[in-house]
Amino acid sequence: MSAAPGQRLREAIQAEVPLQVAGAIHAYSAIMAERVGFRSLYLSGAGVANASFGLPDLGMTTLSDCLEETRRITSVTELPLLVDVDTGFGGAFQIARMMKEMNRAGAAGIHIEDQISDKRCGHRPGKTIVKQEEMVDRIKAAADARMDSSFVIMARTDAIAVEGLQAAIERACACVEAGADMIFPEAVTSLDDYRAFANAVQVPILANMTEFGQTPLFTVEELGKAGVGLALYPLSAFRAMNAAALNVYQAIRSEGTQRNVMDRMQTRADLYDYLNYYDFEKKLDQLYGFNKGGSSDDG
Ligand SMILES: C[C@](O)(C(=O)O)[C@H](CC(=O)O)C(=O)O
Ligand SMILES: [Mg+2]
Repeated sequence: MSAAPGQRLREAIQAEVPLQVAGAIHAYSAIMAERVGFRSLYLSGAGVANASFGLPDLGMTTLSDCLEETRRITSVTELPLLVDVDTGFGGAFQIARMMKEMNRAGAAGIHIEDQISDKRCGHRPGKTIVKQEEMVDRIKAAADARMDSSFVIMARTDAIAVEGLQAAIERACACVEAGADMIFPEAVTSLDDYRAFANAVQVPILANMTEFGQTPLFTVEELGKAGVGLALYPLSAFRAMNAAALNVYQAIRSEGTQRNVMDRMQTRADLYDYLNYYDFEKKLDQLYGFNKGGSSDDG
């Protein structure tokens, strides 16, 4: 039997420095990311809200919404999955429920942040954070509810933009004290600031390489030298899919055909390859015989 998902995430962090964590907004993306060679995956809270519900990333999704996507991804890949659970979806008992359900759903770990429940994207202005004690309570509640000791609790702090670097580092240290295994400093603006976090907390830290935000797009080499343990690309593929999809919709609508945008599309053969479609079809033939329903002429 393979190791617990949390253990696999911890091993991946040892094996690859910094560990590249690929955002997969749904199960099929997870399959492609795995095939490309990533060793770990991420389910973005913004991704669940935007892609699955057509909603902005403003704390409008629930634990159930995230669990459903988590289960879909963990059912198609063995790669460890880190899940964004926003602010934990409630108080201590709700955080405990979240921990248990995420463990059951096959997640390797979660990150929980210190914004108020009316949260915003970490790269937007106007964020409000809870007091340090309240954030520490969230981490305590999560640690207390842990079902598997390897399950990763990552504390995200949005405090840099609100209270400054030193206060954010202090918070991060308090979270580690309370049981956080890793730290996600949000909206960091320089490699020196990552270095300062890494030196202070002495646990793996995650760098969020989300595009069009506050953080420059540092390379893995740069991040590695700054002491970063995980490099996250939460929505990169999603943004690319959206641009391609929009382009295709516009072309079909304006040109009356998709002929000029075929090069933007994954072919049927590639799609089926990633899905192992042919193996499934072969199985069907073995079970029930080829063309059991009659000739294709029957419709
Ligand atoms: C990482 C993040 O929390 C997410 O939900 O993916 C977002 C990403 C983004 O909006 O670009 C965040 O950084 O708040
Ligand atoms: Mg998020």
